[in-house]
Amino acid sequence: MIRFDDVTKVYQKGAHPALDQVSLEVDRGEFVFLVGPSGSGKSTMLSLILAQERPTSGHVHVLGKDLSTVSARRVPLMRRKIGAVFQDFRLLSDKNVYDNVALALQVIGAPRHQIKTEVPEVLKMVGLDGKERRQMTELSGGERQRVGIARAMVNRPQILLADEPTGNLDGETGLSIMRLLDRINRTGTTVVMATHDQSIVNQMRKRVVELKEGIIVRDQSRGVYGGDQR
Ligand SMILES: Nc1ncnc2c1ncn2[C@@H]1O[C@H](COP(=O)(O)OP(=O)(O)OP(=O)(O)O)[C@@H](O)[C@H]1O
Repeated sequence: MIRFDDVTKVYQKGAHPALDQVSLEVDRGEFVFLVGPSGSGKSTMLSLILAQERPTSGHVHVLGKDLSTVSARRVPLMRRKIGAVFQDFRLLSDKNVYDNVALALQVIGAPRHQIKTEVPEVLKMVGLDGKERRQMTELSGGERQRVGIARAMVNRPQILLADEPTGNLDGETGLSIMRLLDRINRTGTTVVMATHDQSIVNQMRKRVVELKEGIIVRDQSRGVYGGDQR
């Protein structure tokens, strides 16, 4: 589903590589936490999967395609198969809940009838039914992140990437978002989540891939946040 073959990413000539010969395979339906200190390369891995960045050397395969063979023109088509959720939500503050989610379908030219059935469905899935007309300013942080997840999932992507999705939320709210991501994973979506949230990683007991200075230093099924707690 996702494969890194000996991937190195150097942003600026002479700089320490953000990723240094990383190889990793993520199978369909897996849930993977990417952990590691700030600057260890977690977001870089997500950007490479989304083809927002290209590797300096090595190959990234997503959904059976070597991204280096996908032309710039075809990258948007590829991205439609991947949902993305961010720490800062990245929602449109002047639009309501419904419109924020509908927009993700409008930009890919989905027909109106599809938008009308799928937006309410995904809002129900994330627990926001009844809040369609609320403005972003009228929502709690947890609710905003649910909108972010609904927007990412409305296309029914096979892969969901999440970069610190609980980073701006308190512990209890973060946990409820985590349960939602877990539920999405159980319905078959492959989830890759970068996080610093120790308690969440320790509670979920999923696969943990730890990065340090651009190198994978641990890859453990049913792992915890810190390697010393094994
Ligand atoms: N666009 C960029 N241009 C130049 N250097 C970058 C860029 N993006 C990341 N880097 C560098 O690459 C390295 C890895 O950064 P990355 O954002 O992938 O780490 P991270 O593990 O996601 O960190 P954090 O937990 O703080 O988000 C860092 O040294 C960072 O400064």
